[in-house]
Amino acid sequence: MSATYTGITLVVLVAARIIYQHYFHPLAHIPGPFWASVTNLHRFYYDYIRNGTYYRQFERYQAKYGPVIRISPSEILLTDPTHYDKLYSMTTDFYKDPTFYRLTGTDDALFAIVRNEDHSRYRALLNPFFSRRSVLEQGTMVRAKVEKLLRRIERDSEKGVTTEIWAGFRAISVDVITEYAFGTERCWNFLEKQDFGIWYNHLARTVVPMMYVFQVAPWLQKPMQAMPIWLAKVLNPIVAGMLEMVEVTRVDVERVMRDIEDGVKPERETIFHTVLDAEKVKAQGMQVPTVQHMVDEAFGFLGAASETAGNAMTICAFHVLYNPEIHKRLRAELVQAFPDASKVSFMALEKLPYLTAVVKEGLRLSYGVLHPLPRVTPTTVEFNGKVLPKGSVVSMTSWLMHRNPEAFPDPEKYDPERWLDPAMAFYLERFLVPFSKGRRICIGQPLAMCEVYMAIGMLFRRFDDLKAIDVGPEDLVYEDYFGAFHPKKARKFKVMRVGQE
Ligand code: HEM
Repeated sequence: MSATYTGITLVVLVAARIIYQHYFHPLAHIPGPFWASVTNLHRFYYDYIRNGTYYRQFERYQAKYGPVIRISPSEILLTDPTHYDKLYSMTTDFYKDPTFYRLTGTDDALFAIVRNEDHSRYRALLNPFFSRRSVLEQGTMVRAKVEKLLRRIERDSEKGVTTEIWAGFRAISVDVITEYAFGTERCWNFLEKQDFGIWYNHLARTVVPMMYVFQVAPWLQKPMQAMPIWLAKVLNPIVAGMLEMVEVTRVDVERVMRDIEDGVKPERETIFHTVLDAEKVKAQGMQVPTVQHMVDEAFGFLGAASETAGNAMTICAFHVLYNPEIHKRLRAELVQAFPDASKVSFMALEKLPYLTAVVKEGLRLSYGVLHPLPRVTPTTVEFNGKVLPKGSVVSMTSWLMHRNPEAFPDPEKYDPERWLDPAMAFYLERFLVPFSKGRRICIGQPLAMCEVYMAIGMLFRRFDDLKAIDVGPEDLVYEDYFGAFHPKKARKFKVMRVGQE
């Protein structure tokens, strides 16, 4: 009898919840799919069960529901590009949605700080470390990493084997960020590994989807992250993988902190030396960070830097090789600009109009972070005639910005031509948001741009006989786990010099 009552009570409670969410919730007036309005399980279905494909529903939703869409019980997706500068500007009062960013498990990291005031203080400390000027000083380091990949392609092609260039590009981004941020002696040197250290990519794509599990079952997050590694290994290899990743990083951070305590002067200051400089930190009115904070930070930087830059290089290089006319034109520009291939430099590459168009179009189709970036509204706001109460969560996505048909007709087409007319390029820039914009714009943008220009410029200046082997555009679609990953079963982007076939 009591089981029956419990059952009935549960059904009534669930029904009441559904009715409330759909008809009486403060966002009930915003159109969107029925199930999205009543439960997070709707997005979980696409995000987790259907392998990170929620973003692929957005164009359909936009056509059906208009520019303001309720994509989960508490989140509104905006599709009108004119709103981008309201959410993501330097002066905006919109702030990162804590419910979402805490799912990353790196609460103290720059990436996840919620309050704009706290973020501005901390970011001011880090900005000089990642400034364009600092990046230019590290141009030789980036060149050396790219050079390693080019030599590897040469060696592989001489042996008649293909090079997994998609993994090589990721190795560039991991080696660059670990050396840039943690110091020369702590570079992970993935470019020297036969498999380009691809375990990191595998681990990341196994671990990050856990965010979506935590989104529907937040009570799981703390116990899972606090679990000892031995127990995690027994219970769940995915969680064990995540914890191992944190431990690897902790060992690195502790080593640097010991060096600082022992007064060991590094060849070059690391991000930890910057953030642990007690005087500077206190001048910003902040506390000197703890080991855990530094681990979060390192973890955040690695995560933010690796797949994003790897994807950008992959998409650019693939499309150049896939389009012989583009390849020919790019190569001609590079040969003319650098008669001596060893003289390629970032500053000179940036000035080349066709390469710049190739890079911009690559950034457009690599999307950066295509997951909607959620922000909380600081006051009551109105978008396209829909009023949202203070404290609502709104988001926009590069997926829709970069495919806006008014700006980019035939948006799937890789077409550097779009960017060649300066006036047109100026107009298109406002839709191009791979790094987001405003106060939370990617701090690594100058470093990432240096990597992409150097990798693409050096690759196509060096080789005129490179070919993509057994891969097509259908293999380079994305699964969105807040980082974008190519499907596990897709063919991988490999190259070989055809002169050597
Ligand atoms: C092509 C490569 C890259 C792309 C497309 C990219 C994209 C982005 C985007 C869209 C954001 C905003 C995320 C949000 O609002 O939630 C972001 C933030 C961030 N990125 Fe990148 N990123 C790239 C490379 C890098 C690199 C190389 C680093 C390392 C230095 C980095 C570190 C960060 C950090 C720390 C943040 C948080 C900034 C803040 O909140 O102040 N990213 N990135």
